[in-house]
Amino acid sequence: MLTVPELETLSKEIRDFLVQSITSTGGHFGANLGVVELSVALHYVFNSPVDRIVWDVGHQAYVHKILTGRKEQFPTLRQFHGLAGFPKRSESPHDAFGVGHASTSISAALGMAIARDLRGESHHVVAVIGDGAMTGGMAFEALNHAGHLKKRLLVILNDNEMSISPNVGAVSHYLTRLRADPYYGKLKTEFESLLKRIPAFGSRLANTAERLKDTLKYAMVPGILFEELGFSYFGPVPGHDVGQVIQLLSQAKEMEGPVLLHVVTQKGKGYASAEAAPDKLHSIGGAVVKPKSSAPSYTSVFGKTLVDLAKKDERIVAVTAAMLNSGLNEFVTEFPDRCFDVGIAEQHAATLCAGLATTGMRPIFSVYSTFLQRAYDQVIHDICIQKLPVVFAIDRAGLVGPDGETHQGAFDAAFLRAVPNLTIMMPKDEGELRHMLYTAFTLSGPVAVRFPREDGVGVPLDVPYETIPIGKAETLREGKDVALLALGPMVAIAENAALMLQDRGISAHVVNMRFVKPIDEDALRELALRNMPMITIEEGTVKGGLGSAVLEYFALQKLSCTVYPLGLPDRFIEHGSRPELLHQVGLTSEHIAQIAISLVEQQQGQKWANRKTAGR
Ligand SMILES: Cc1ncc(C[n+]2csc(CCOP(=O)(O)OP(=O)(O)O)c2C)c(N)n1
Ligand SMILES: CC(=O)[C@@H](O)[C@H](O)COP(=O)(O)O
Ligand SMILES: [Mg+2]
Repeated sequence: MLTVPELETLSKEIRDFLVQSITSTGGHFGANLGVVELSVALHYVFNSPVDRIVWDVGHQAYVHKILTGRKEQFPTLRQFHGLAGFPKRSESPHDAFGVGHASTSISAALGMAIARDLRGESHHVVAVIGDGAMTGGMAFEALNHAGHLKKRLLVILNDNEMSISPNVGAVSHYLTRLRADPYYGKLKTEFESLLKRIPAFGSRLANTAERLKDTLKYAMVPGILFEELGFSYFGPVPGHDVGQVIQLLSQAKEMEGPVLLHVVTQKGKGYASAEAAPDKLHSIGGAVVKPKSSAPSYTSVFGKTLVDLAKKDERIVAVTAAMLNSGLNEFVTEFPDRCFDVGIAEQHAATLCAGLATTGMRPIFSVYSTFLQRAYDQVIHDICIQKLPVVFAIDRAGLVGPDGETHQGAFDAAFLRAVPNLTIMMPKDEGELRHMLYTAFTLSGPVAVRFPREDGVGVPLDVPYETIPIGKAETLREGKDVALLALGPMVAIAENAALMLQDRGISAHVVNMRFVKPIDEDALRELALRNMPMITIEEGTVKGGLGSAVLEYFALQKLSCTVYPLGLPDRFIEHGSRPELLHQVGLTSEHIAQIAISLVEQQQGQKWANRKTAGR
């Protein structure tokens, strides 16, 4: 067993390794520097994988990975076929639960604790959740249930006062008060026994004494919120003092029932610029950064456009679930009273927008595609049934790259397309994104504008807004042999494929589909009548997306034509760079050209066969 000074040395070595390694590969920086001592202490006190350690979000699990035999793989972190950026059950038995999205840890850990007790086993289950993730509704649903069941379960609240941006909300303020509290767990026990000694005589006096006890308890017992939910609260403990953390973890380990240990840490600990600006160094690019494009990112064009539109229309308000970084930093500075960071609470964010929209306001929910998955019922039940004019600005639609399967924006087009009353569009470039956002605010119902985690293509942005006709595609290139029906960033790839096909003597027709819903039925009918084989090209799951929409239309219209639906296959796409992943799934100009050639050859073969049969 290492001594505490030896564990301190180990922590220093790990921190140095993290800095050197993450600045080279890129990855989640501040959160990992903040949990070095906590992770060392956890692995010292608990016996993983027999004891289960469940990380929330999992972006802070690098130290856990290092301590469980994966240090050598760190040069491959978040790269194609390399070490995943989040805990993953298939990667190690020490990764008790796969994760990437916030606020799941207490539910998962409670499930494990229930199973342990049903099976008569005795191991420990520990959930480690950040103060940001603790703002999510799921975390409270799980606390509520755990407090009711009284299962032996340890929840560690890793409180660094930060989500990606500074943490928000009433619970966050409550934690601030707790952090300032001088009381520790043992004092609380002493205090409770003191309360028990307050005598109560006669019914009136007894009532008064009870009320007095309650008042004193609320004023003095630390962590009363968690205590009232059925947890024994310990803390706050200074989270970079490995000796103290070990001591409290060891104490908590011996307790029956649910325990919440409040650990105070600093995001970015030990790296000056990460300590000073933890939001900027939440996640960093590596030393091998891709060459800087001269075009702005879609996210930044979204942010600037929104500020511009909001200057002209004071009904516009912006809502984010803890993702100000997704284009809203400028907006919140310009319009602090019209921007609402609700914490990691996508469901609440969506219904909040619905409420705002009922009053004539024009709310926009800025959300990553993957996190919108959390709010599907709210999209349907609260927004679309009531046809409320909420704009969804869906960032990270399509493959995101290094965050991998938990974060790919693979599904939103498909799951949103199933919902009535919703318009869904995606621009071919950052200029069209401006026009689509402008158009979205002119509509009287719900509308989603999707855009990728990419730089734009470099089109001029200083042009007047245009209204995009709803449900109308844009023909970019006339052709007669094969039609390429593309969406979003796939449009440029399709145009490039058309050039390759031209070199092979094939004339490709290229359409910027613009809309997943409503799709341009007139354009489709015309193409079908021209008897051209078609390829639909989208960076989302083929099942349910644009390709499905096109095929459904032809099937229902009884129009017979050849359609090859190209998009993401029916499996989860792991981490890697966007170009590597696009290549892996066949979303490249070369592959599109190959498919087009074989479709054209098939069609010509068919025509030739038909002619022969007719001539016989
Ligand atoms: C459902 C969901 N929404 C948003 C995010 C994006 N996100 C990742 S980490 C993070 C902040 C988490 O804060 P906290 O739990 O306190 O961890 P810290 O980084 O401070 O250690 C957010 C908002 C997410 N992963 N999941
Ligand atoms: C863990 C998490 O959900 C976020 O930190 C996410 O990794 C950010 O992704 P971007 O780098 O695409 O903003
Ligand atoms: Mg935090």
